[in-house]
Amino acid sequence: MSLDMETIQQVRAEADCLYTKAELDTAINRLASEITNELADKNPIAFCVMNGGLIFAGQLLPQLDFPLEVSYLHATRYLNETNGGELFWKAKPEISFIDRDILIIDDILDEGHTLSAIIQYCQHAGANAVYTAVLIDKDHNRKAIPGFSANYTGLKCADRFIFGYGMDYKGYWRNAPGIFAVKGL
Ligand SMILES: O=P(O)(O)OC[C@H]1O[C@H](OP(=O)(O)OP(=O)(O)O)[C@H](O)[C@@H]1O
Ligand code: HPA
Repeated sequence: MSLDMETIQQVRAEADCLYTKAELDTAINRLASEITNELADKNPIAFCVMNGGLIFAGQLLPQLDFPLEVSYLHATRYLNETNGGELFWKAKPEISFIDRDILIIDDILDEGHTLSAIIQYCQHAGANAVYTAVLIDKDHNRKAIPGFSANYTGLKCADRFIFGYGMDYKGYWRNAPGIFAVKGL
């Protein structure tokens, strides 16, 4: 379905703001301290999970002032829709994981299929340890693994479809300067 720009503007205008930019900045600063405390001497590789992890990784990484390498991977299962399907790897990592500590950076832990598949991938590829950081963890009981959570979680949110700070509504509003819930979803 192609969306007209009027609808896209309307979704933004009618959305509920769940977190402001200031609240997100504070959460990211806290995560940066926690991650620095635990990983500063581990020479990790930080992976941004494209596309959603882009904004969070972009704000977090400059606050991790210790030796690390940066790379990316792209695994997707929502394909511009509001319900997830099969996980599709658009770009697998090319860097060696053998005996390395890995930090996975993503925008949201929703049902957790994406993050758990990425963790498994890293473990099978020989990582020494895999750490995960997400900006938002959605509160519901549909997690792929009951009780699954990231090592570092910025904020929790209600069980609604959200956009902003990397997360899209049908491909749009990843650039929205806060986290917003779509009206009616
Ligand atoms: O916990 P889950 O239910 O698996 O969902 C979380 C994943 O969904 C989104 O990615 P998406 O598939 O939309 O890909 P994109 O980032 O390229 O838009 C998001 O960026 C996470 O990676
Ligand atoms: N919004 C945007 N992308 C997502 C969501 C969401 O609520 N859940 C998983 N990917």
